[in-house]
Amino acid sequence: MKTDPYQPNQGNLAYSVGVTLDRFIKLKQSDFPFASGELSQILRDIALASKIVNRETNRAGLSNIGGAFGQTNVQGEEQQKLDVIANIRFMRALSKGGEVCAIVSEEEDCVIDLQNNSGKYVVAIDPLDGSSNIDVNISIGTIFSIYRRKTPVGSPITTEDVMQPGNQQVAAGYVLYGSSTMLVYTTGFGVNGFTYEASLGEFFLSHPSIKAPETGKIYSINEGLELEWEAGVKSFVKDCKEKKYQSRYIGSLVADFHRNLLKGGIYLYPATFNNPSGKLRLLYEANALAFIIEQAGGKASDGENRILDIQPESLHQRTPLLIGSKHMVEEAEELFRISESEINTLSR
Ligand SMILES: O=P(O)(O)OC[C@H]1O[C@](O)(COP(=O)(O)O)[C@@H](O)[C@@H]1O
Ligand SMILES: [Mg+2]
Ligand SMILES: [Mg+2]
Repeated sequence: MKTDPYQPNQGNLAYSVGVTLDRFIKLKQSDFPFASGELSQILRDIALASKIVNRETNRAGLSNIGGAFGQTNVQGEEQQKLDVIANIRFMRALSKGGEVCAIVSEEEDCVIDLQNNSGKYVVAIDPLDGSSNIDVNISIGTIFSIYRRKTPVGSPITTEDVMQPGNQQVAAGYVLYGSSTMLVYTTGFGVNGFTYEASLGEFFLSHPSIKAPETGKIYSINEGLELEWEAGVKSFVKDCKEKKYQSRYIGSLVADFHRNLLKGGIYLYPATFNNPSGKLRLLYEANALAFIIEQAGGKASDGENRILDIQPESLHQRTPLLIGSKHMVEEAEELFRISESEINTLSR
């Protein structure tokens, strides 16, 4: 019998390339004996909203949706029009179905309580990631995390429902609006990638069971911040240069993450003297990508702690992020530790 390289589990229809996202979600629902279809519906809603955002992104240069919106978000960042449009599109899609009771968004100061106490799920979302690249036609993305609420259905949502550590995620993913548009997600049973076929309006399975290479030769970090780096970061980047690794930095987290996930590599946005918590947000950037990289065999930490075990304390809290191939993240953590202890020894 001829083996099909793209069908790792012979006979498992779900994994055959070309299966639509819709069908894949339906087939994979059997992973959850008590599934009632609500999580599947949220994934479909996110896919639908991402198709609309994809359309807006593709024609951003033609219509007047490029450029700044003229307001700043809670982080003091200037919002781009597409940040706001994407936020509206995902809010609408997630509030329509009735499965979601609360949303945390980068573009919203507070938790959006959908006043839908029958909703079982909480969604945290970065509607448009890589905003600084929107107007210059460089890949951008969307990042999402899905949690089951902690308080009983029917009761009002509380902080407990929203401030859950990443290890409580039931699903997470991202959409990459690049040379092709892809949706990559996990529900805790591996990572799968789907490519959008705009003429058919469908996502098709193109990257089944993604595994991150255990090591790689790519490092991604904003070297413009070198003067603000701690000793450990400096020694890690020096080590990468001595090993003649390739420096690749797009400035869109989703795009840098996706490349390193497929090719092997590490993305670092460490603490700096001016930003001791780094730049990236725990609830709607780091947690989702950490769930995916771990499901693909990689690793994610803040230099010391596993990202997924960090207990959130505020909605828009930031965290240093080291994420990618397992061995590369471990090497970076080791160098951070050594530098830290050397500094402590010297300061005694
Ligand atoms: O310009 P910097 O400091 O390198 O930061 C780039 C990082 O900031 C981000 O743009 C932050 O995300 P948003 O665009 O969603 O605010 C990441 O996508 C990217 O990796
Ligand atoms: Mg972002
Ligand atoms: Mg954003």
